[in-house]
Amino acid sequence: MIKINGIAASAGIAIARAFILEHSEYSTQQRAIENPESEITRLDAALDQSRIELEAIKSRTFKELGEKKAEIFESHLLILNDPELINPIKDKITEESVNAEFALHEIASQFIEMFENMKSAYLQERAADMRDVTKRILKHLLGITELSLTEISEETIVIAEDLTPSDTAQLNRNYVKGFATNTGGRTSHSAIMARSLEIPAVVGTQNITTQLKQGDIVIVDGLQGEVLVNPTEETIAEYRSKQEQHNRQVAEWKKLRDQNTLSKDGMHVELAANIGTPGDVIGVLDNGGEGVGLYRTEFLYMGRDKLPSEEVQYNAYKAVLEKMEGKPVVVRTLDIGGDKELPYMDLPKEMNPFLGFRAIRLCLDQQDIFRVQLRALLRASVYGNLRIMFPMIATLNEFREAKAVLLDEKEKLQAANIAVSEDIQLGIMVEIPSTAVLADQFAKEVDFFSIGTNDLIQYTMAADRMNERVSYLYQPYNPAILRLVKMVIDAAHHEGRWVGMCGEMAGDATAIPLLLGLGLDEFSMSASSILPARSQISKLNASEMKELAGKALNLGTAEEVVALVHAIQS
Ligand SMILES: C=C(OP(=O)(O)O)C(=O)O
Ligand SMILES: [Mg+2]
Repeated sequence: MIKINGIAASAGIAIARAFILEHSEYSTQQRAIENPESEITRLDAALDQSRIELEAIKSRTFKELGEKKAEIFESHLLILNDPELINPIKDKITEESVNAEFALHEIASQFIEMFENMKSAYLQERAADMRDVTKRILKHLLGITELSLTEISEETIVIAEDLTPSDTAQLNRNYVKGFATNTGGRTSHSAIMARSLEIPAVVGTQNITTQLKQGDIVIVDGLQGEVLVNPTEETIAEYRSKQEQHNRQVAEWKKLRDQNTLSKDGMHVELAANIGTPGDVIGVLDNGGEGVGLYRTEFLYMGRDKLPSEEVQYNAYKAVLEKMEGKPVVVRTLDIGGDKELPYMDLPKEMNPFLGFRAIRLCLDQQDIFRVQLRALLRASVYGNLRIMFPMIATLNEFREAKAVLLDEKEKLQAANIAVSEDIQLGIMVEIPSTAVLADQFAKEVDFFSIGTNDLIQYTMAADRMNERVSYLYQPYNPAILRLVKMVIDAAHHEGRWVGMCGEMAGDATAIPLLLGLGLDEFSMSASSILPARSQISKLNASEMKELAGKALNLGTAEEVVALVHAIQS
């Protein structure tokens, strides 16, 4: 048996024989042709065949997965019918007497490169769509008939370099039990589709296609991100029982997707998701998220060679707000620094970057950068329920100053007759101990708090969150942390404000009973933790958890707190 590690892209366990999907060679070599007209007829025929095929995939996707998922094929059809793409291909064939495959490849590559260079998430997707459509047309031009995924008629695990959106849409759920690919990440198209099809998947294994043979028995463990090839009977039995257990749980969680999050005794809390890009919203909705509790905007600034323009930012914020359809969206302003560097800003190296010139400190100093983001946010605010949150606030004056900059930009926009929502809540991250301790004063001025335990723990315990050697000190359940959390919640509630938590602790099954007991209003976590958390909360009595939290606050060590929580769970 061999074990291959990858990225857990879609939860669940699948056991079946491997079907290695091999894509044919798509040659686009230049050839001189004598009759451009017949070449154009050949191109038109390939376009017609592609159109028929796409219409069929679109209507099947619509039936099986709904309108939203079918939209991708609508955009493929738009590309296919776009004169801005097709006319230059035909011109090239006529003017240069070249074959259709070559002309198609040349022109499409120019568009793909252009989209890729624009770097916005939306246009990146357009590049992937363009690649997919080009390949489809080429397939017809070259008369390639690949063994189609739709023809699979026995239970299989599809193994591939990668799966395009149309590959994924063709997977027949009755037979394709899971898939594993060489490339891709949790947010790649294939991973997103796998989650909505609810097919267990592991992506990004790098070389799985070379590690097994057609027909090998494979276990895809989409919970751990592992693939086992030719396992023993014993291992298969072990995984069958894990599979049953998982399936039972999923069925239970599923029922909660469109429900409110209520404790056993009827207390409501909100379960929201942390996101990094507009593309992550699909996962939030699929998992019954009641809002976005933290949109980390840093990702918009990373992976590029200059600051994102106001327009790029506006489009991203607007997309998230629109997709969330009026549910609250907490957008955190730029939190750069610490472990998140921006190479193009060329900031001096620091001895202690986590204690240095970062986040709101940088934004208040380099206001031109901050103001661009605030303008983009304010302009986008009319498209949904926007809440703005400042990171790394250490003093009340920082909050006041940041708020003043925001109000200044708002006034300027309104003076220029640009619509801005009047209902934007303004809050702060509580991730620095000074702010937690002074929460009663902050609570008089902010609309909400969101506790960033990832940093709050490192600053309270003086233990670098990135340093393995001091990780034993990184203790979410330490009563010192619980007391800080309590101070923040009590101070907020005293002033009628709400408190969320967007650090990892909010989705932690051991912490959830305590946080419920301490009175946390909103829990923001990775989307895939939402349904398990909702299920857990539905089995807890908030009044009992209050008692539990009270006891935990008076214990001396993190270990004692864990033992206390586990005692009620067993
Ligand atoms: C959510 C937090 O922010 P980040 O992990 O982005 O620092 C936190 O500090 O808890
Ligand atoms: Mg933080």
